[in-house]
Amino acid sequence: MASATSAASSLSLLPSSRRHASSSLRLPLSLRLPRTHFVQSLSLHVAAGAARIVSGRAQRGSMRVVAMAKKSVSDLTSAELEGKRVFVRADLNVPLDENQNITDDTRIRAAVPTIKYLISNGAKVILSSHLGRPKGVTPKFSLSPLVPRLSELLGIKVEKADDCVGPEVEKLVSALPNGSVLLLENVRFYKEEEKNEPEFAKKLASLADLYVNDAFGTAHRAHASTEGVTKFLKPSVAGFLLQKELDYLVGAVSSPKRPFAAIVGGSKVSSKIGVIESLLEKCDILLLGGGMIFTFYKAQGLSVGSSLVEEDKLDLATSLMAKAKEKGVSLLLPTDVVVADKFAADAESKIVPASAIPDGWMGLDIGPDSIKTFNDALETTKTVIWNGPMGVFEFDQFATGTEAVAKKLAELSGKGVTTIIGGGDSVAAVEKVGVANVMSHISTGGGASLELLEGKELPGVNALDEASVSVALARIVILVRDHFLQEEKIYICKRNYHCFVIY
Ligand SMILES: Nc1ncnc2c1ncn2[C@@H]1O[C@H](COP(=O)(O)OP(=O)(O)OP(=O)(O)O)[C@@H](O)[C@H]1O
Ligand SMILES: O=C(O)[C@H](O)COP(=O)(O)O
Repeated sequence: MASATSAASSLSLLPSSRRHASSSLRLPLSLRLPRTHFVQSLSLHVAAGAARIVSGRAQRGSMRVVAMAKKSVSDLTSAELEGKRVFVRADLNVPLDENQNITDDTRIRAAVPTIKYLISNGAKVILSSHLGRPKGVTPKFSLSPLVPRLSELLGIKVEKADDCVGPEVEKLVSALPNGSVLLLENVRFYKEEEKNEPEFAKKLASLADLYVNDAFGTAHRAHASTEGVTKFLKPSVAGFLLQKELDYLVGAVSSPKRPFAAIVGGSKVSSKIGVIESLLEKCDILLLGGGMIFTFYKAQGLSVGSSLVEEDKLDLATSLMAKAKEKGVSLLLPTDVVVADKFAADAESKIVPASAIPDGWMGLDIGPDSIKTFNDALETTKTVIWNGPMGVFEFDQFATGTEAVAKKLAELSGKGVTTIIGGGDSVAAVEKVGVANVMSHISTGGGASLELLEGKELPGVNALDEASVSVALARIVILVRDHFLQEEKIYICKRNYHCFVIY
């Protein structure tokens, strides 16, 4: 926690441009709106051509976020919803077992607040989703198995159509009473969905009066039900889940409470290049784990035994380390690793320094010293984002590092640190440890959250209506205010952590 004194003294360590930004740009008191207002209404969405806001670290010229407030379902009044047919695109792409039982209902639960809000305001909800990647009509990808759980969570009987367009569906829609829900069949049973064919989008849109996109997990796809329909339905607005995902993954990351740490793991550096490069522009501390660390070790001339290495990414690893140095980001690599004699759950294992991986052994987890150093570094933070496991957590004996991170983030969440988890495997690890409910935000999007963190635009978001100028301005004022309040509190912790020789 930064005391006033430590904040003041550490401010002197800041580059002059940042000191200037911190001390001379103060918002008038009249613009200091309550934080609760910020939390409730801030919805920042990456959108081309929108207002540019200098965010995060003011000294970084390139560190600008293009942000725009999108119209939200909460901007619609009862009068605008009562009796209206609302096309809701959700991402109900949940895992099913061989008996068609739902094995994880997170995405269904996440879709509930928007649907409840709409039905409680008298709307008729036409609910659409994909499931899997079917090629044509495929019974095992039907949305029928979702109906009982949806009905249970919503507290009403959800009707189900056998198709998603056509006369039978139109008949069902016209019979809907106010406050009801009709679930359409898997929209990907039509190839036109993924091709975003305008005629198909028009058919979907013809079922409804207005559009709500709550499918964050599919917002990186420009499909007929996520992007095409917006050309035919007005208004087209964001649902609560989509809004929350954007608030955390764009809002909290582009204007974080600092110090801001990013933890990136997973198997390969090649699949996380975009995320690492983007986070290097924003974070104060970057912790790396998982299979990718061995490419970094090798790039520094260390022996890595038979660990996973991407030989063609050695130069990239070197340039990422150089970039971290140039940006003043503390890049921490594990100092010790758990090595195994084979890639198997029952492998023989031992802990060795990262600089002494024996020939024939492969690193499958981070070691206890690294866990301690990572925990100490995380202790200083106010915002943490985590993507990718620290080791092969599918094997119990190599799950310790990943579980330690999950537990540490749970502990920090309890102390008011903003903790954001993205990526299927890290979310699975958090759930395995049983701490998912204490994190600030668990993303329902795999590919979508990665693309957002890489700074890419999401077509499903771009297509939505923009918030009115007054709402957008209020949100921008609050963001700027929040940014400068954070800048005032910045203190440098990262110089205290040199977990591994990077500089
Ligand atoms: N040291 C290691 N060697 C080999 N594989 C590893 C190592 N550490 C982690 N992994 C593997 O990395 C995989 C997860 O990587 P990935 O990049 O896909 O993570 P993610 O982004 O959280 O998940 P998703 O891709 O599902 O969103 C896991 O299967 C894990 O076993
Ligand atoms: O599970 C997901 O990531 C989303 O539902 C998107 O699915 P897709 O990768 O098949 O488009």
